[in-house]
Amino acid sequence: MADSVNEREIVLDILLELNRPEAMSHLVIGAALKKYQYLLKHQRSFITRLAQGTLERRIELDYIINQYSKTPVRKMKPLIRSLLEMSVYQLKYMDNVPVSAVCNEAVKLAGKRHFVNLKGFVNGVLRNIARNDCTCEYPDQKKEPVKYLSVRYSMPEELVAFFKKQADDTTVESILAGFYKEKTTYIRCNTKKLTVEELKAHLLSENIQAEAVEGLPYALKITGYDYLLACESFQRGEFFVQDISSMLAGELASPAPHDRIIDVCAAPGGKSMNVALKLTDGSVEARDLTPLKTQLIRENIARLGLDNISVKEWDARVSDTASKESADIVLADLPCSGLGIIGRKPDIKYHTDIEKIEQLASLQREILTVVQEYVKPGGTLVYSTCTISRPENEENAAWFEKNFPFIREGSAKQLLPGIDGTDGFFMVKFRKKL
Ligand SMILES: C[S@@+](CC[C@H](N)C(=O)[O-])C[C@H]1O[C@@H](n2cnc3c(N)ncnc32)[C@H](O)[C@@H]1O
Repeated sequence: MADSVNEREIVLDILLELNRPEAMSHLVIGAALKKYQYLLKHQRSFITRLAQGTLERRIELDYIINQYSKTPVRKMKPLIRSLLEMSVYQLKYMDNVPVSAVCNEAVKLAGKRHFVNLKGFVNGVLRNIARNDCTCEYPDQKKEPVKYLSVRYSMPEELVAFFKKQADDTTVESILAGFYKEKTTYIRCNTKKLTVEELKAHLLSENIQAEAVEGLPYALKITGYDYLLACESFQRGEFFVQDISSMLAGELASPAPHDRIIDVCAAPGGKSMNVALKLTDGSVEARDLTPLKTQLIRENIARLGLDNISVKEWDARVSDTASKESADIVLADLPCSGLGIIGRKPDIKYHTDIEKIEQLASLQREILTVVQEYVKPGGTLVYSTCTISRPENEENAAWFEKNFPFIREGSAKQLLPGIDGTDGFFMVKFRKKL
């Protein structure tokens, strides 16, 4: 069965699906991998790498294609454009794929998908690009620095300019390059079920290598897995996937064993589960907006077998009078622009603009205004986002401190991809005055 499947056609369909503005790359690619679970590991890796890579390099790939095609990419049929993009990605970034295979397969796919009349065009453009080793004239770094970075790192110019307003040029380039660094998978051991050493042994028996993480005794860095969701240790609820940055938010919250915690935007439940594992007889109330989201939390809690988390569907913008001054800790890991996780979810960069960032910053203020009331006097609120954006991060933190009876504990932390070796993440802790 695995032999009759055309991996490139699967990628083409993924890319076409990702043309829908609301489509999210991790969900679309995840759904395809689930559907084609029976494929061999190398076929699945090829699909993931080609789909993810084409999406993340789209601006550069279009820039190259435009220099070799009489028809600009914006005037092409979506299928032909995606087909050329994924083919140029293979030519430029996948060393072990022969040029002939790239061109022949693209031509075959154009025909199969009813563009017989464009087979010659596809062949001509690709052979020409291949003959020239994918070289092209890039924008001048000195004369057009924003455009240069935009093409070099496939980041929309508006976002490059936004990053450049917040950091010096070297830092901006490190962040942009950081999005392309190989992604590391970290997991959080379900220490209520087993020890980290036991988990390591279970993983090894499934051919998954695990290494300790300095400073986080419950965390492991894992490699060598294929489809994690199908692993027995995963299905037995022995761990969940969580980036180091999110684990650090749990460290910052540092709950006492008996604390009552409210996580106001909790789905899929990562931070709730991390802190719940630190409690003895304390508890976590994990809230989110919709039944779909709360269901995700419930599934994760059930898989891990945690009995100290309750789940509630609640709009964080609406005041819950019964919860006033009831929590030792409020976790406010709020909806944000997600610019820190572009490396994992490249669609974010194509769907974000300054207006959206400003709207999110004001939504965060609206939520913070409501949920700060739930903190007991002397209790704490941890505000976090997975973004790199002053309006959502530092500016909101300063605004919060100015407007509510809280004092900042320690300084805020902005983790940066390419510099801190984690996703981009912001966290700050406030203590409510007595
Ligand atoms: C950054 S994610 C939370 C991630 C989660 N804390 C974790 O570690 O797994 C933000 C969440 O906020 C939720 N959300 C958005 N608007 C909300 C609202 N008005 N009330 C409650 N939750 C909301 C989203 O559904 C999303 O699940």
